[in-house]
Amino acid sequence: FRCEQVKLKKCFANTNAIKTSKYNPFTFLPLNLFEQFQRIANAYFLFLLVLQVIPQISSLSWFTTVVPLVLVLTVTAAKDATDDIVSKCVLCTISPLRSEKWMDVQVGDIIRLENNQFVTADLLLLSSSEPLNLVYIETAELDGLVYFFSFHSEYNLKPAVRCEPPNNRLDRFTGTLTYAGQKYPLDNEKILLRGCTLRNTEWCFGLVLFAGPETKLMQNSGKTTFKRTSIDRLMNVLVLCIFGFLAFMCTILAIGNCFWEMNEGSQFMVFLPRQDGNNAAFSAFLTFWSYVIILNTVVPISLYVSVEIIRLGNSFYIDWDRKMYFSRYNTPAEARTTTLNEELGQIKYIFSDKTGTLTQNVMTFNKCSINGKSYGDVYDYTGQRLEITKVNTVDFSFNPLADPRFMFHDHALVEAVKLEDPEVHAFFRLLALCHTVMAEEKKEGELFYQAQSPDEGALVTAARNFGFVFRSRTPDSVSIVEMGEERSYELLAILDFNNVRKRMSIIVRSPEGKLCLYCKGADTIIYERLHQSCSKLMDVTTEHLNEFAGEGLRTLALAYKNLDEEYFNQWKQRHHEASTELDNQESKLDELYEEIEKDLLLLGATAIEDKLQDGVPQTIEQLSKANIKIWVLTGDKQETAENIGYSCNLLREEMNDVFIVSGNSPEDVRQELRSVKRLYHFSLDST
Ligand SMILES: Nc1ncnc2c1ncn2[C@@H]1O[C@H](COP(=O)(O)OP(=O)(O)OP(=O)(O)O)[C@@H](O)[C@H]1O
Ligand SMILES: [Mg+2]
Repeated sequence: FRCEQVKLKKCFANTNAIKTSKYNPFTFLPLNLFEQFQRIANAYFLFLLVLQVIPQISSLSWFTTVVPLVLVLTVTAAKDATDDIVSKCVLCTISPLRSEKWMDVQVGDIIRLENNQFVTADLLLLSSSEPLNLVYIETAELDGLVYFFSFHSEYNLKPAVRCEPPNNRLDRFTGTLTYAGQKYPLDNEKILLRGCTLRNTEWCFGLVLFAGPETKLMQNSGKTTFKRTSIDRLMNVLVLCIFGFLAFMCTILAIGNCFWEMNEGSQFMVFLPRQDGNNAAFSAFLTFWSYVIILNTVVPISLYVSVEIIRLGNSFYIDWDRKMYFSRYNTPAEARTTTLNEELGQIKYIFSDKTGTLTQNVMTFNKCSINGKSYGDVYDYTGQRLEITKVNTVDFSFNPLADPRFMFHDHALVEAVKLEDPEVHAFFRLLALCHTVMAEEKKEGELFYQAQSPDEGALVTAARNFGFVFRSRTPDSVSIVEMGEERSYELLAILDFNNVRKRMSIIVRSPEGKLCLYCKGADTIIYERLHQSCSKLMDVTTEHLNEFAGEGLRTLALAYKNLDEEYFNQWKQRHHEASTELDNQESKLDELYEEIEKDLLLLGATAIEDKLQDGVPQTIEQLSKANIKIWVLTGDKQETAENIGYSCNLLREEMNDVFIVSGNSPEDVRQELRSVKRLYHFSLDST
């Protein structure tokens, strides 16, 4: 790899420095003091201190106030300082083999990253130590999930890059790279975002595209606002009331003093003469301030400190809580802030993801429907469904490449594969070809799959065991072993998955030279794009799909289509033009995809099980007893989602007023909510 400084026009930002901490050593004292004196009590004691230095008023010596005030300020400052020490510094190498602090990295620099290093800017991947320039990254910081992504990149020469302006969309990137007059499309797959960590990859080189506050991660983090808890607010109100009370008492006492001066003051002078005579009003004024000092103990300065200390202790209890310790990943609960603990008890709403949060994210291929026949349930000779646990698992020993951990119980499917049923073969061929899984073969015959989505991993593994083994891929071919025979398919296009399209397709040329498009995706989406000739098969498959979804399984429909060479070449040309375009790239690609993904022929459907995590139903039950409202987000088919809702106690039998809002525009949704409201006479939150 040649390290050359890239001449890139700097349209956006400059250095990678990001301020994640509030203070630095010089600003700490003034800033922190300023913040602390915004608290009423602290400001009050400062004011008191000023009063105490005036000898006419003061009856107490000044240090009676200074000591507690300084104590309070230091304790709080110490706590703030420890909360603030977070930012770390990572070193990386810049061409030509220079070491720099990551905060000095600039747009256009080429960076070398090493395994387990944190990616500190948005990079265009140039090359890596792995075959095909693959990189594995962990994206836990970005989306809270731990999984591996794979990237490939084929550029390793002086490029010029044009790309979209900085934005906060983590799942999208458009740009072009020009080299030697050739334009290459750049997409999300070739970008490493700040916030991920390099894994299983010795090294990689990347070109900095966005740095510092322009990185997608930083564009996503909103302004940090100072959060106040309701106890804070209550304390402020209480302290204000106490002030009112104090002022009231001092006023009464000052008025009393005024009367006393007028009536008795002159006689008192005999006994303790005063130089400036007796001025009742002025004396009352001074008395007022004296009492402000004398009665200072009414204002509980220690209240704030006590609450802070209680919170600190409380956060230790959270960290130490054994019931919140997850031994499998060795993760205890962690209180990231010490100021908001008590709000935990005030939670009203929980927003949760389904896959991987409620469920284990361990997908198993359970059932399928191929050409109108359902596989997966096992029946005895009288037609009774048998308990899966009582049936022998299928023996895959005919296939030396099978994954030994894969289990399946229905022998009929293996029989169908062995009898060379063409639909069954096409079904598994599709599963082996249409995906974005990467294969690793460390030893001959020992395959490991790295899948971005665990569903795909499960499907490819299923195909592998039934004799359609996905073996390896390059940017323009996919090699599979079909029933023992090695075949390489030329990969012509990947029409990638996103959550709007809800489907993915690939276009391949078989070793015999036939062009074919394979598509898998959500059943509703696939059904809209099927050829009329499969309407009968559609009805049967729909029944199977509903059955699968009724058991809470995640379903996908599979379809294919043979393509005409001439049409495809012309389509491919338009596809290339669209993908190197900067504006409207996405909508143009979508149109092209839409055009080619129609008149498909249905093959069947798959059903994948993702079990609930331990204790989920119990937890949800307890939460709903506490009157906490729970929202769960999922992209599953409606029936599957409802079913899982029932199995995790989110929906319960006694809830007979469950209703579905299926509108796609704000107006539709509002309309539907209104009609439901009329029907059930309940009140909707204004949200
Ligand atoms: N790899 C894939 N290939 C084709 N279609 C897919 C793929 N993954 C999901 N789908 C389809 O797209 C739909 C939306 O999936 P998406 O992954 O966006 O949902 P999600 O929000 O991740 O939901 P969940 O958290 O339940 O997985 C799914 O219901 C499924 O039918
Ligand atoms: Mg998903």
